[in-house]
Amino acid sequence: MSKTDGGSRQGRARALAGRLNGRPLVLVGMMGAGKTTVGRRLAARLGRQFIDSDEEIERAAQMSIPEIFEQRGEGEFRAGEMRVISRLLKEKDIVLATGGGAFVNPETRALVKAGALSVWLKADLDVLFERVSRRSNRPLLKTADPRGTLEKLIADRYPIYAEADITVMSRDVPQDNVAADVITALLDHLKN
Ligand SMILES: Nc1ncnc2c1ncn2[C@@H]1O[C@H](COP(=O)(O)OP(=O)(O)O)[C@@H](O)[C@H]1O
Ligand SMILES: O=C(O)C1=C[C@@H](OP(=O)(O)O)[C@@H](O)[C@H](O)C1
Ligand SMILES: [Mg+2]
Repeated sequence: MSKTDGGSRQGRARALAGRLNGRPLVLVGMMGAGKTTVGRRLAARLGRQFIDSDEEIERAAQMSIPEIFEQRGEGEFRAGEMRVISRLLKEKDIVLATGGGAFVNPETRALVKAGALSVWLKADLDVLFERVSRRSNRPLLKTADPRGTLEKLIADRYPIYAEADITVMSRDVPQDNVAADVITALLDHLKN
C-alpha cells in the first residue's frame, strides 16, 4: 500500500468514526462471510472495540457453540443470542460481529435495526463453502450434504440479509481490504 493510500484510508476511517457518533456497527451475513475476521479489522481501523456475539455466548455459557447446540438445542442458542445482542447494543463505539442466524431471528433483527447500522457481508456459495470447510465448528453444517445445506440457507436467508442498511461483497482479497470497502460503503450511505 502506498503512503497516499494509507493516508486516505485513515482519513476515511476518521471521517466515518465522526459521522457514526458512537452508533454500533453490526455485521450480518452467512457463515464464512468474514463477519468475525473482517469485523476485527474494521474495529481496529475505526478505533472501536470489537465484539463477537458467538464468543460472548460461549463465555456466558462456558461452552462452545457446538456444545450449546448439542446439549441445549438451537432454540435456546437463539434466545441466548438475542439476549446477548440486546445487551451489547447498549454499548457505544462498538463493531459487533453476529452469528449467521442472528439477523434472521425477527426479534434480534428488530433490535439491530433500531439500535445500530447494519452491514451485510455478502459472498457467493463457492466462496462460503471453501471458507467454512476450513473448520468444523458450525453445527448447522454437520449434515450429509453441507454444500447443499449452505445453498438452502442462502436461498432462505438472502432476502432477509438484504434488509441490512448496506451490502458489501466479502471478496477474496485481504480482509483489511474488505474492511476498507465497508468504510467506503458506509460513508457513501451516510452521505444520502
Ligand atoms: N475476504 C476474505 N478472503 C479470504 N478469506 C477470508 C475472507 N474473509 C474471511 N475469510 C476466512 O474465512 C473463514 C471464515 O471467516 P469468519 O470471519 O469466521 O466468518 P464468519 O464470522 O462470517 O462466519 C476464516 O478462515 C477467514 O480467515
Ligand atoms: O448461521 C448460523 O445460524 C450460525 C452461524 C455461526 O456463526 P458464524 O456466522 O460466525 O459462523 C454460529 O452463530 C452458529 O454456528 C450458527
Ligand atoms: Mg463468526
